[in-house]
Amino acid sequence: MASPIPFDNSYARLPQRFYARVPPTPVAAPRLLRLNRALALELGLDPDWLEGPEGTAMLAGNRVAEGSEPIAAAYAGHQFGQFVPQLGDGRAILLGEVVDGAGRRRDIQLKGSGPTPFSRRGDGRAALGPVLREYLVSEAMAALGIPTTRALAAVATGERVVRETLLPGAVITRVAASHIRVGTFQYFAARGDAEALRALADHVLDRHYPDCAGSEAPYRALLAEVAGRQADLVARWLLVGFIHGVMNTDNMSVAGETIDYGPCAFMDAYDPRTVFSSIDQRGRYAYANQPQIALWNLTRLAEALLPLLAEDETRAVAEAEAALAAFAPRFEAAYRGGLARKLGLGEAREGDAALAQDLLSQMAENQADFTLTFRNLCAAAEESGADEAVRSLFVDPTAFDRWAVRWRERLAQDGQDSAARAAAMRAVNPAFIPRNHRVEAMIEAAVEREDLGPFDELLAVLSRPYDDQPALARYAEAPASGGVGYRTFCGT
Ligand SMILES: Nc1ncnc2c1ncn2[C@@H]1O[C@H](COP(=O)(O)OP(=O)(O)OP(=O)(O)O)[C@@H](O)[C@H]1O
Repeated sequence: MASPIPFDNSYARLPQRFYARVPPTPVAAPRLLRLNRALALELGLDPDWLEGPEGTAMLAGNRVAEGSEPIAAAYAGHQFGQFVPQLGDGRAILLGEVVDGAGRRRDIQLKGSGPTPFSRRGDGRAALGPVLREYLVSEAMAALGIPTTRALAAVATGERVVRETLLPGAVITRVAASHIRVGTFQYFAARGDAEALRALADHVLDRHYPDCAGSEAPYRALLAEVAGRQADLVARWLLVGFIHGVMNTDNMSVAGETIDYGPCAFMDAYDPRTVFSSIDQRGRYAYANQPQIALWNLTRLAEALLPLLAEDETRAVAEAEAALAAFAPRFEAAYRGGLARKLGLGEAREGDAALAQDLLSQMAENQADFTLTFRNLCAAAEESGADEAVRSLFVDPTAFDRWAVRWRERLAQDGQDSAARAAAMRAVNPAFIPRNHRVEAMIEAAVEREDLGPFDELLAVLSRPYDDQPALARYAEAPASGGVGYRTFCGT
């Protein structure tokens, strides 16, 4: 089939043991549900072609477009702390890479496109609900300015998948800087395949970290930079109340993007111990644990890279430790700096971290909604008459009042124009996040009634998260329950 997609596949240069060549399995009755036209254009693809019969056939996995060399990648991973030597793309197939308008190389991958040699007992398929959730939440994250995989399309398969019940099936087309994970390195390290490790590290240096490639110790620089990007990423998650839910090493991209939107969720009422995933019974991946888990995962990456860091093992460990030391300061700077911006504080001063921490402590004690507290603080920074919208979020509103006195004293030290400050705060404190109750209602409408209206409306609101959208203000509201007790199930 002729295709206007200029595939340019760099992985084809990697040895065959990195992947299995496998085409997607055709589906019974493909129907394009949604195409992300803006993303298609960003990638230099023709959205009209993608929406047409040939494009839809490709996005469903029913036809392999010219230039596409479909593969399923091998990887391993620590899942909830336990090492699994072989995972791999069990229901995802990489169609190929394209170079976008900005010169960045991007993967185009189908998820839910049929079995592969890595499927183990799985069917290789995805259900419509999780596909729409991944589409919506990943696009919301992108609009929030957080590095993430993107969603190019969702296609209904016309087939049912067997989960607890029979559910409509779908395929999502995911776009990523790459799909190389910490677990990809672990796969080869576990097999003692130093040659493959080096080829993979060189590939990642070339693709994602060209600045490190020229350094004196490129693999150490690579590890430090992966750690730095991960530190930035997790700080940004915390600053919007995002809980990834399943931070296994196979779900950590070495490119620093958020990947795998299975059991993720956004916090409503602030509580750092929040866990949403029903499979995370010990709270390993709770909101506040995410930085330390990221570092734990990076330590597993460091272990995998040891043979490349130095011949002598003691020296290799010292090199790894030196590289991992990049994580903590980078995280602290990103998180503290981000909190200061959320509070409208100017140049850092002593006491800023304590001021921010005290607000968070009061929010936790008073079950204040995370997103609304910070958003409503923007107006309060402009005029104290707007305090009511913040204080009313606290079980004990006087807890906010006491804190606000200290906050205003601190703001006065900056001497910044209050309208400019409020505008700057609105640019970092979103009004709209994908609220769990809205996401669930959207999925229910799509699955039970084939109604994608709520999906479209929610996606439109979330594409402008920092703008006040008065007509759609209901999407900013917290659920009546405060979100307590909400549980997600692993995306299937
Ligand atoms: N229905 C399925 N059929 C086959 N393999 C599956 C299925 N569901 C999950 N897997 C595999 O189980 C492993 C863990 O699944 P997990 O839910 O973390 O990943 P995923 O959502 O399928 O993919 P990704 O991490 O690429 O977003 C992966 O190797 C995945 O390919």
